[in-house]
Amino acid sequence: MGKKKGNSEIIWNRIIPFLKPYWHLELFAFIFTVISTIATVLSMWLIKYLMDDVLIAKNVKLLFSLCLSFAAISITGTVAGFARQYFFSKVGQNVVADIRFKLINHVVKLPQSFLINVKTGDIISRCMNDVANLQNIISSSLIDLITSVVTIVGVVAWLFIVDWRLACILLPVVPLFLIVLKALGPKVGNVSVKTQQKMSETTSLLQQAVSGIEIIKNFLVEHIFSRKFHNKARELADISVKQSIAMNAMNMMGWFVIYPYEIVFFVISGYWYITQGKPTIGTMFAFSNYLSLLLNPAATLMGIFSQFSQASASIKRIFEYLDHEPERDGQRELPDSVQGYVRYEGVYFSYDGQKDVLKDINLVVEAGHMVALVGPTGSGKTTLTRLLMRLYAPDRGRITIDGIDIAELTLKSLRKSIGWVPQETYLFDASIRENLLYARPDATEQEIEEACKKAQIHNFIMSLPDGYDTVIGERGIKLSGGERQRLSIARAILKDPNILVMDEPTSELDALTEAALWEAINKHFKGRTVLVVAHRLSTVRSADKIVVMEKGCIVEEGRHEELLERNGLYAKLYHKQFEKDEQIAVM
Ligand SMILES: Nc1ncnc2c1ncn2[C@@H]1O[C@H](COP(=O)(O)OP(=O)(O)OP(=O)(O)O)[C@@H](O)[C@H]1O
Repeated sequence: MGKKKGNSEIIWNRIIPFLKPYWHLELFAFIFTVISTIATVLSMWLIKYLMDDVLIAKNVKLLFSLCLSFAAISITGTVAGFARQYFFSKVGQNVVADIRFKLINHVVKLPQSFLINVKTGDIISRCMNDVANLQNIISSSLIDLITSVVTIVGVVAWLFIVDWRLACILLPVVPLFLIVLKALGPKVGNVSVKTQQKMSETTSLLQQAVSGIEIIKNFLVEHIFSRKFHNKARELADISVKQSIAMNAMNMMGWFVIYPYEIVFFVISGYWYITQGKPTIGTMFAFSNYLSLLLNPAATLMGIFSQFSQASASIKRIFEYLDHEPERDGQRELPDSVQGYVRYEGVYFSYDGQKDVLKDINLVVEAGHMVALVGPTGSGKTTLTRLLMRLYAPDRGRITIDGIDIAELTLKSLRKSIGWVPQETYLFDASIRENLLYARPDATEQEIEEACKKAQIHNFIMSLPDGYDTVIGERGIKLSGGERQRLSIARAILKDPNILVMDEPTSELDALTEAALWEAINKHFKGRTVLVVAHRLSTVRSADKIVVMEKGCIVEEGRHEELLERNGLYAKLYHKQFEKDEQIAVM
């Protein structure tokens, strides 16, 4: 087993690459930190002169010069402190923006097989809460850390210069500090990890409750969610209290180390003054002030290390995603002139690595043909189409387009060539126009309208007060299921791909609109490859080939008439539906 890395090591290894681009800002921040520290050390040393050379010697002239020096040093220190703050904040904000951008950018490139196993709320929590934790660490704790280290180093060096004997009394405080840090740091870290987990579970629950609010209301289960929220909020509160206790305990232990030193210092220096007349009273007072100047950064360091424990938990969570391999991309470009000859060769696939959802799929879709996938629910039709878009990769076998294995293709060129109308329409909370433009950002107004006319949705859009500028709510909630489906088809028409994949594209439309829409689809995509999943078999009677699936296997394929003649599963499904349709018509 490798050596377990400490919190600070984890933080620095991960964060330093992000800090590198801003080295010039950090240099400025460091220079101003040094200036402000020197100003503080010098202003305190003036106390020695005030006591020994002004007060005890009753020298008024020197009093005024000392006051002027004090004012000049203080102003320099304050301005330098302000500049230091400015540069550190700039670094912090830039680094956090970079990390957040990288994380969000990476998450969208993660393979579907990874994403289906993580909760949306967890992703949101990592991108927002965990990155915000990091922001605290970089923006404020980093300033404190560097300031504290520079102050400690500066003060200790100065103490050695002015009185090495007194300085030696203070030195053992450093190893004692380290012992406390090492003992308590991991404990605080563990509690911090648990707090972050609870936070993400709560976000996840909230996210689910908001997106499923209609179902929750319909089933009258508000109380169940309310109870779950209550429990989660309690758990979060409990663990947060534990975290706060652990962090305070760590700070307190620091003070336990530090306070005795004040006593030790006064006893020893007082004894030397009485017996040897040295150090001078001014030096003793100045040293006593330096001691408190040392105590503050030392205590701050304690606090910072407990914050580091929390930040390292967040960093681990952020980098758990960043370290996950993105979707594998190929090298070859699928030409724009793709013919659309699609072939599945001995394809096996399973979502969980155990149960095969697709078994030995061998399927040819001739270029320019329309092929319909039909079969009982759960037989693997949607999965078959997902593999073509490389949302998932086959476990065995391969899929080719125009003879090229799609695993070799760049995802961009592959997905550019394929239009997709999914089973569940996803629309963004934006205007209708913006939603359509996702399919082709450079489409003209005329092209947009043309696509919508073909998708039988133009008249409806024009009847809305804001027309194409109507904002349709999250997931298109302000539209009916059929309207959403037609917009989804309009998007596919606008994209104008060489290969079109549709998953029950018209399931929510009335028979008349459905017939008109199919006519438009057939006309627009004539000569292009179309793969359509259909439950309503009447819509795919004219398909060039109908592929019947059952339990992950292709059990029949042929044209409508051939399959009816064969009197197998397709015929059974078709007659069943036909009877149902007739019954509905009679009613
Ligand atoms: N993301 C997923 N993770 C795990 N299993 C899945 C996932 N999606 C689908 N499945 C399972 O894979 C099998 C095939 O599902 P698929 O959606 O391909 O069937 P389908 O024929 O399209 O069904 P339907 O006609 O109901 O849409 C089902 O048993 C389903 O439970």
